[in-house]
Amino acid sequence: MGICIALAGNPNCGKTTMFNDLTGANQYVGNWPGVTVEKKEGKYTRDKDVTITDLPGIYSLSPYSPEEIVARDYLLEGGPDAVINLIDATNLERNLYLTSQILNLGVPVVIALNMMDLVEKNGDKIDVAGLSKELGCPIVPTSALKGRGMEDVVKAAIDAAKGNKVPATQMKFDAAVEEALTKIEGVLGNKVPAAAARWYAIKLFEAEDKTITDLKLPKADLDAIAAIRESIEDKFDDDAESIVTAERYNAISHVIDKTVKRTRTGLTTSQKIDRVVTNRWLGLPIFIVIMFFVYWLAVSVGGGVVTDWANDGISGDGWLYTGGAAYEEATAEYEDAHSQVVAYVENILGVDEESELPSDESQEVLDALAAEEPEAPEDDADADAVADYEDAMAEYEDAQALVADFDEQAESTHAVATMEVEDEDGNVEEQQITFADYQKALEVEEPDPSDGTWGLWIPGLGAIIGNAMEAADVAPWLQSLVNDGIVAGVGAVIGFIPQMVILFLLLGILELCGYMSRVAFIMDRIFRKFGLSGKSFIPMLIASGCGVPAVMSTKTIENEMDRRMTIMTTTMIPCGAKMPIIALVFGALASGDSSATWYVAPLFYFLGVIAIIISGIMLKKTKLFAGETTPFVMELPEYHMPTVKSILLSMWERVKGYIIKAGTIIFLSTIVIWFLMNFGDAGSGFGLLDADEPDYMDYSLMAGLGNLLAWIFAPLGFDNWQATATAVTGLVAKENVVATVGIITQLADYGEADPQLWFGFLQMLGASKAAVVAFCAFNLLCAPCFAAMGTIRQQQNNAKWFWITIGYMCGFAWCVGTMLYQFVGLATGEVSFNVFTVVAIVIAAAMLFQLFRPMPKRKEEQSK
Ligand SMILES: Nc1nc2c(ncn2[C@@H]2O[C@H](COP(=O)(O)OP(=O)(O)OP(=O)(O)O)[C@@H](O)[C@H]2O)c(=O)[nH]1
Ligand SMILES: [Mg+2]
Repeated sequence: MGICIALAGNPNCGKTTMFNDLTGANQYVGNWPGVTVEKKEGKYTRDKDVTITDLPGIYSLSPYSPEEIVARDYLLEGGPDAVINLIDATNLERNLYLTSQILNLGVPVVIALNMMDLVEKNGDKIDVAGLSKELGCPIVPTSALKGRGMEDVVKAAIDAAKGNKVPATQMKFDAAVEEALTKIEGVLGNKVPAAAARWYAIKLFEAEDKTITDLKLPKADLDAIAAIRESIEDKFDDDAESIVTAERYNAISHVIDKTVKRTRTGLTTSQKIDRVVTNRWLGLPIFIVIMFFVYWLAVSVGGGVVTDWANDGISGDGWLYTGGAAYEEATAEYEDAHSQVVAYVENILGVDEESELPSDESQEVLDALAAEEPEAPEDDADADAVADYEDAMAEYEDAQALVADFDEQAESTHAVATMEVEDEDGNVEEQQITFADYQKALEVEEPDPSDGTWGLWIPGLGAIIGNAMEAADVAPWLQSLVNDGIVAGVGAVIGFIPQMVILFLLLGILELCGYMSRVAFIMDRIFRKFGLSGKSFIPMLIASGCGVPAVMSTKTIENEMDRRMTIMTTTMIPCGAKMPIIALVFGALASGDSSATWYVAPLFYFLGVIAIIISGIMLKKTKLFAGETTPFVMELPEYHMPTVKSILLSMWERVKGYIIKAGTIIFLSTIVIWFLMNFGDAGSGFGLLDADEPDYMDYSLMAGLGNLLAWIFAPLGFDNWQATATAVTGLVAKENVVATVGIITQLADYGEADPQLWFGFLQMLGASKAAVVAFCAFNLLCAPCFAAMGTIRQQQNNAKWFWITIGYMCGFAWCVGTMLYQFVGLATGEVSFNVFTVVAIVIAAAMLFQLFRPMPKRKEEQSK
C-alpha cells in the first residue's frame, strides 16, 4: 500500500526545494515567502510507492488565509500518513509556533531541521537530540539546498507512518490551562479521534467557529465548554485565543533556552547588508540602479549582439562562419560607396525635410539604380511565365531610362555633392563627390556572404525552408504563408529569446539570493502611502517575466480588494513579450543611438510601476475598493548564494513558456494574420490578393477590420488601419505587434533591431514621434494577451470583475495614450490645438482630481 507524506512548514523554509529534490520535479522556488500557492503531488524517486505532497507555506493552522485552509484541511482530514514539518533552523522561534500546532493533530510527525548549512555558518549550536526529546518526535537535520539529509528524513517519515507513531509528549502549557483542556477532552469523550483530542480541545477552548460548526456538538456540551473557558478567561483576564498563543510562545522559549546555544554577537551578514539595501533613503535608489542595469544589459547588449545573431540564423539568410574579416571590409567598402550614391542623388533630387529620408523623387532613382534585370524564362515556359517576364522587362527598362535621365541631368549640371564623413577619431569632415566618383561608387558590388568566396556559409532556417519550397515548386501562396507568415512571425519570437535568457538569468539571481524580498519591503513603505500593499509588488515583479504566473501569484494576497486590484493592474508592467515593442519604439525615437538613449528601455519599466501606483490611488478612492489596507507581514529571509542549477531552472521555467507559446498561440495567430493580410477584395471579387501589386494590403480583410476600428485611436495620433490592426493583433499575443509591423511595412526580415523597420514603423505612424510614444504606451498598458486574460478570468473568478479589469486597462491605456499624443505633440509642434486636446485636458484634470482628493468617507464610518 502506498504511503503519503506531506511537507508542511512556514513560508520560505525550503519545502519546494526539498520536494524537487525528493521527486525530481521542477516546481518554482523563490527566496521570498508565498511562492507555492497550491498543493502539489509527486512520487518519491527512490520508492514509487511513496507520494510526497508540497503544501503552501503557512504560519499557523488558524483558518484565516486561503493557504492556511488548504493546508489545515489536508492535514486534518486524514490526507497524509505522516507529516514532514520543515523548520527554518535560523528562525526557530517563529517556526516552532506552527510545529506546536502540528504536534497536536495526532498524525505521525518528523521534523526536518532545514537550513542547517546557514546555522553552521553562523556558528550557532542546536542540541538536536534534546530538541527531539522536548518535542516528542524524530528530528533530522537537513539542507534542502545542498541535498543533505534528504534520504534520512524520508526514511524517518516512512517509519513513523508505518508504526503510526504520533508525537509522544507535547509542549505543556500553564497548569490551570492544562487542567481546563483535560476537562474539555473529558466532555468530548470519544466524539473525536483520541490522537487528535488535544487539538480539538484547544480549538474548542479558543471557541473557533470552524471547529464548532464542523463538530456539531450538542448544546449541553458547548455550554459546559463555555463555562470552562470563561473561568480561565477570568483567571488570566484575557481572551482564550490570546491565552493559548501566549502559552505556545512560553513553551517555545522554554524549549529553545534548553537546546540552542548562540555564539553569535552583533549583526549577521544578512543584517549588515540589509542596513544598506533597505535603508530608508538608499533603498529605492539602489533598487532603481539595479533595475536599470538589468534592463540595460538585456535590451542593449543581449538585444543588440545576441538577438542579431539569432535573427540572422532563424528568419534571416544565415551566418558567415569563417572569413568574416574580409567580408566585413568588403561590406564597409560597399556601404561607403552606397552612401556616396545616396548622398549624390539626394543632393540633386532632395531630401524629405521631416524624416530626413530621401525625397520621393530621390527614392525613385535609388530604387531604379537597384533594379535588376529579370531572368529570361526557359524555352518551354507557359504563357503566364512569358507574360510575367515581359512585364518585368518593361519595368526594368523604365528604370534604366530613369537612371539615364538622371545621369544626363547630373553630368550636364556638373553637380558635385558634399557628404559628411566621420573619421576614426570621430572628427567630421566634408567629402566632395563628383559625377565620376558617383559612377565609380556604382561599380562597387554588395558582397554576398553566401557565394562561397568569403568562407564557410551556414544558411538560416528561413532561407533553407524558402529554397526547399522553391525547389519543390510549392504554390506561391503557400510559400508566402510559410515565409512571410509563419517563419517571420514565429522567428521574431524565437529571435527574441536570447534577450529573455539574459533578463531572466539576472532576475533569477536577484530573486534567489533574497534581494527581491527586500524590494517588496522597500516598496511597501512607498505603496503604503498610497493605500496599496507591498504584497502587490511580488506579482508585479513576476509580471516582468510573464503576466500569467504574475496573476496567479496574487493568490497570496489575503485581502480580497487588494487582490482584485493587483490583478487589474499587475500586467501593466512590461512583460518579456513587450520588450520587442519597446526595442522598436526605442529605435524609432532614438534612431538606434543606443549610447545616447540607453535609459529609454528601463524607463518603460518605471512607466509600468507609475501606472500601477496611479491606478491604485485612483481605484482606492472609488466605491469599489474603499477600505483599510491590511498590514504587511513578511519577514526577510537570509541572503544566500543561489546554486547555478536553481538559477538555470528559474530561467528555464520562464523561457519555456515563450517557446511553448511560439509553437502554439503565435504559430496559429501568424496563420490567421497572414490570411487576414493576404485575402480580400481588390475589385475582382474576394480571394487571394496579388502580393506583387503595390498597396495590395489596403484591400485586405485586415485593412477592413483596421478601418472599422481606426476612429478609436484618432485622439492617440494613429487613425490608420495599419496601426489599429497592429494593436488588435497585440491582444492575441504581444509578440504579434512587432511581427505585424513587419508584415505591414513588408520589412519583416529585418527584426526590431533594424533601422529599416524603425523607419517603416515611424512612417506607419505618420512620422510623428508623439504618436510613437502614444502607440507604445497604449500597447503596454492595455489589456494583456489572450493567455493572461484567461488567467485573469480564472483568478477574478467572476465575469463582472473580469470585464471591469479588461475595461479599466483598455480605458486607462486609451486615456494615457491620448494625453501623451496631445501634450507631447503640442510640445514638439506636431499637433495643433484641437477637440481632442480639450478631451486630453479634461482627462488630465479628472485624473488629478481623483488622485489628490481626500479619501471619501464611507457610510459605515459616518454611522459609527
Ligand atoms: N542555505 C539554504 N537555503 C535553502 C535551503 N533550503 C531552501 N533554501 C532556499 O530557501 C529559499 C526558499 O525555498 P522554497 O523551497 O521556495 O521555500 P518554500 O518553503 O517552498 O516556500 P513557500 O512556497 O513560499 O512556502 C530558496 O531560495 C531556496 O534556495 C537550505 O537548506 N539551505
Ligand atoms: Mg514552495
